Amino acid sequence: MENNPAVEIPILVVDDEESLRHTFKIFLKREGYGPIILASNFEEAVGELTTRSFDLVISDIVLGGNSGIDLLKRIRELNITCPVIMVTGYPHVDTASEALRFGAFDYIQKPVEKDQLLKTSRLALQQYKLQHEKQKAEEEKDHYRAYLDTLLRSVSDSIITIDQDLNIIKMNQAARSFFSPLNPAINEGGNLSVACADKNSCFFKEDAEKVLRSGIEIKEHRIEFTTETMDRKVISICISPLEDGRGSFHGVVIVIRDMTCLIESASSKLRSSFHRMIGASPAMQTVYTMIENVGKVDSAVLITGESGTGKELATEALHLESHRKNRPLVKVDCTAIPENLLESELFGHKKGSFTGADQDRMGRILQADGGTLFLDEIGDIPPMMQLRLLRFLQEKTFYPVGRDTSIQVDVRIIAATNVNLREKVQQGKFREDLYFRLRVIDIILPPLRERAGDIPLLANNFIQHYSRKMGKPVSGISDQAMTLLTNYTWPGNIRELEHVIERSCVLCNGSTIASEQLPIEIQNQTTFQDTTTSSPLRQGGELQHSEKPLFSDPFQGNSPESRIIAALKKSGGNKAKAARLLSIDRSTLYRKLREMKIDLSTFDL
Ligand SMILES: Nc1ncnc2c1ncn2[C@@H]1O[C@H](COP(=O)(O)OP(=O)(O)OP(=O)(O)O)[C@@H](O)[C@H]1O
Repeated sequence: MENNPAVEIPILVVDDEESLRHTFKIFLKREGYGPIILASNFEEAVGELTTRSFDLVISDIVLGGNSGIDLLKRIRELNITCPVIMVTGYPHVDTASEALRFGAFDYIQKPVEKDQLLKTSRLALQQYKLQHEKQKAEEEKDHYRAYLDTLLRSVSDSIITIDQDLNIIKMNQAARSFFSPLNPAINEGGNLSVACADKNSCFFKEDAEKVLRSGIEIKEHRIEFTTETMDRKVISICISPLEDGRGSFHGVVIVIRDMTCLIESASSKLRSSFHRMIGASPAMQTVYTMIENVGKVDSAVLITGESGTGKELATEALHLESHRKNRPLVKVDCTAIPENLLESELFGHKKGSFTGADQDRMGRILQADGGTLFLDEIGDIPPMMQLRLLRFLQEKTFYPVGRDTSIQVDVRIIAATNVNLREKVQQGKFREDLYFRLRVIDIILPPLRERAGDIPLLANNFIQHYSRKMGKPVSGISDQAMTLLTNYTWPGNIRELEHVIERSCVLCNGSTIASEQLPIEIQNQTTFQDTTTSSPLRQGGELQHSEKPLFSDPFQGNSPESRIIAALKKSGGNKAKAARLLSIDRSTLYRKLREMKIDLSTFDL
């Protein structure tokens, strides 16, 4: 055998005859083996064996006080695996053959012939090399298996391999943890057909069978299912044919990702505020997530909710969440603009198109180009305007009053209403086609009574705001006063709460708002309750809320009409102030004025 001189093949020769040791050394060296280490007795040999490693040991059977068998035994005790060739002369042939039983590779008889020595050495070394390589391959395999196991363990996705008969071959730790509470029969050694006899946790079985039949991978199949404990899960499944590297396919590998965690973690990111909106209740979390998602698209949005629930704040948040945030957000309170001016207000007009149009006017829609147009109180717009608005929504173009050329704009429409628009549609008071155009996406703001848990958060925020604004040292509220606020039903919602806190801050001379600084209705908890705990809708399609004044009402007992007039007189004709005195919002006041046909010019304000 040609040996590579760069590769060492260390051999230990043990013999008490010096000449023999040297002869062996010469023969072996010439053959390309080496280094050849010589030892003259048992002790020397053991010394060498414990200090370095050998590929072969050639030892005389007679070694002074010890025998070659003793050396063989010691070699095995030392866990040395290299082959040992015994050299023996008459009368020790039997002993040498016995050595084979102790694991010697072979023995050669004296007088040793060179060829015999080299041939036996070569065979021993070859076998040792093969053994060595096999062991190395085994070690590599173990190493690879451990690496793969670690890899599978570290993956949070569930991984399952099954064979063509649906036998479960292997599952990683994530798969075991995922399935053990759902269906313990889905386990290594089990069979899917048996495990899935009547379980809905086998949502992947059909897909697996499909891939087994077709050999075609299934990617990211997303499904929902409900566990026996009624938990809803959202799962993404990938199934690939399991190939053996030589082109044959003998099973599938299933990777299951539990998306529920992602959904939960997104929703578990509880927020106590979002843009200018405050609230940590689950209802508000839904609103925040909705606004975040809807902000990204350009679809029309209809925001509904009782008066004072934050429709305008939600609109601002929507605008800020959109790509339009650096463009204008134009707000139009449809009830605040007289019917005959609404068209020109929205679409603009050409100079001279009607009496008083003494110059061209850019409408609100054009002002909002590239941005957002907020149409508040949309439920109250007259039929003619409903039609014009519908055309604009359909065509994205409009004609300013008195112009016969159209203008194209890129505007996102957000409409809001505190009336039940669907009911108005049923009553024939609002166009159905416009309703559906506006309500591509709807966001419903919950009334404060449905999220009473948010009251302390809101109240404390308003206290901070108003104490700063008024320069007063009010820093909190007593437990008793907070309980009164929490138990109250808030027909005017957050606007009403804000006014209560503002008023309390005015009345508070210390650092803490106490019960007696709250309006009498809240202290007594008698007003509003009956009207607000019933259905949220009132006859005529308006969302129900009490219109009784929030504070000790200076106009109490009067007819609605005279209360409004009294409030307007008190506020010197300032409608915003009058609305505050009456604890109604400005748009409700405008609506009432219209409904009651109150002409302010006939009063001495
Ligand atoms: N979530 C909230 N966090 C803090 N303040 C709020 C919130 N919602 C509303 N407000 C406050 O309440 C008042 C009324 O809010 P907003 O005008 O947005 O309500 P609205 O639903 O549009 O009312 P309306 O229907 O009467 O026009 C505002 O002063 C606003 O700042």
